[in-house]
Amino acid sequence: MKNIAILGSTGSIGTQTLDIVDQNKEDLQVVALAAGSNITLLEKQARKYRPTLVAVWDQACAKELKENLKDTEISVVSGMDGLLAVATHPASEILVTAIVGMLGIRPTIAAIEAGKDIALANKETLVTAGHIIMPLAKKCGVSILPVDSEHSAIFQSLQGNAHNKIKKILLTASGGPFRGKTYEELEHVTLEDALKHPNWSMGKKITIDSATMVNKGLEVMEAKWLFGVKPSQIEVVVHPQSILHSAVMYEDGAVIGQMGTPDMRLPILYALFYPNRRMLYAEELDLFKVGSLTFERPDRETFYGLSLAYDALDAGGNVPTVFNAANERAVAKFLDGKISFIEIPEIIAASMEEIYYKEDPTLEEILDTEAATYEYIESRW
Ligand SMILES: NC(=O)C1=CN([C@@H]2O[C@H](COP(=O)(O)OP(=O)(O)OC[C@H]3O[C@@H](n4cnc5c(N)ncnc54)[C@H](OP(=O)(O)O)[C@@H]3O)[C@@H](O)[C@H]2O)C=CC1
Ligand SMILES: CC(=O)[C@@H](O)[C@H](O)COP(=O)(O)O
Ligand SMILES: [Mn+2]
Repeated sequence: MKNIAILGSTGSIGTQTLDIVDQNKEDLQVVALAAGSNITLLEKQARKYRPTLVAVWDQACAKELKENLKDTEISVVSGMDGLLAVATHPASEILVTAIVGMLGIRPTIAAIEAGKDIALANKETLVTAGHIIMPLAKKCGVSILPVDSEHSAIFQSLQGNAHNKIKKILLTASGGPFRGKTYEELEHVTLEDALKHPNWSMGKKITIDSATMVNKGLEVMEAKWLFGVKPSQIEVVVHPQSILHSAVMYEDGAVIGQMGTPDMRLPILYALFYPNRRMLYAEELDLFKVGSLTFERPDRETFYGLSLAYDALDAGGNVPTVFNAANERAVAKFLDGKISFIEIPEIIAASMEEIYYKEDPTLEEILDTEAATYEYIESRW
């Protein structure tokens, strides 16, 4: 039996993780869950999976849930202390990080320090604090197991092959709902259009990131930290069918990739049971139905958020944090109807110009950079 804790259990990755628990009842036990404010679903999950601890970010919601669960033995906590308690729950062996944004940094670090393996979906944490998290995981002897579909595909493609023989990583991208559009056409797209991802059903923030292709930029940075490759070794390949989830090209020219239906439950299952493979009860890939797989170069001029990510990686220091924080705030504003779609990369670019540079930032300096970026954006947009 493996004990798991989940940060973000009510979201897209969180609920799919619980589906994997349902499919593996004899081998997985949920010991702690955390969510933001959706206490209706969290209460249902708590009653079904019987964790000993649940956390709700919002204090008033936590109070209400505590009252609702008073007929049980389940403890209810709130705020950052709540997330930290879930992340470090004494009985858990692996933490699934399925919350959105760099809010995940502190709980992820705390879990690593407490010796928990990490099934990492929360890419923003590695983008901003990869230089802290990867060495810390090594020091603490814990594994960082990728959940992001492309990184899971790369991880699977690396099994049994020497990492120093990698020529390059072929990081696939769907191209999002606006693939093929001109910049002028992007000026008029709506929130509703941007939320229509062609292949994946995901939370709102990552769906917008896919539409701007900032998601692919974040994934380039994530790949750098997970696989120790140089940015120049990571090539983004637009593959509109989302069947090849990414591949590794080795020095001898062999390209080894992982294919499958667009279903996040496979990477979640692989991370939870690594190095073993388990049965997944899901639709099987039918190559005859897919028919053909196509590949294109990304349009890095129209979707220049992707180019900004490479610039942020080249600049190093706290610049990836500025990139990420600016994107988080810009996407929140776009979701609130306060800015247009094309203002998202504009805000990222302006923030990268404006915010001070800090080499090798500590955790505190990363959080200060986030605050400075937010302050700048609020003063202008
Ligand atoms: N969805 C996908 O297919 C993929 C997602 N990812 C990454 O995984 C992460 C999660 O994405 P996704 O599942 O789509 O996101 P969702 O928006 O669907 O879910 C977010 C989860 O985080 C919770 N949450 C939000 N704010 C807080 C908070 N302050 N404290 C505690 N919990 C909070 C939400 O709770 P509540 O419901 O109460 O708001 C919800 O459970 C992201 O980093 C994303 O980039 C990576 C690859 C694929
Ligand atoms: C499912 C997953 O891993 C997402 O990150 C997905 O890749 C987003 O699609 P894009 O390729 O359009 O960014
Ligand atoms: Mn992905």
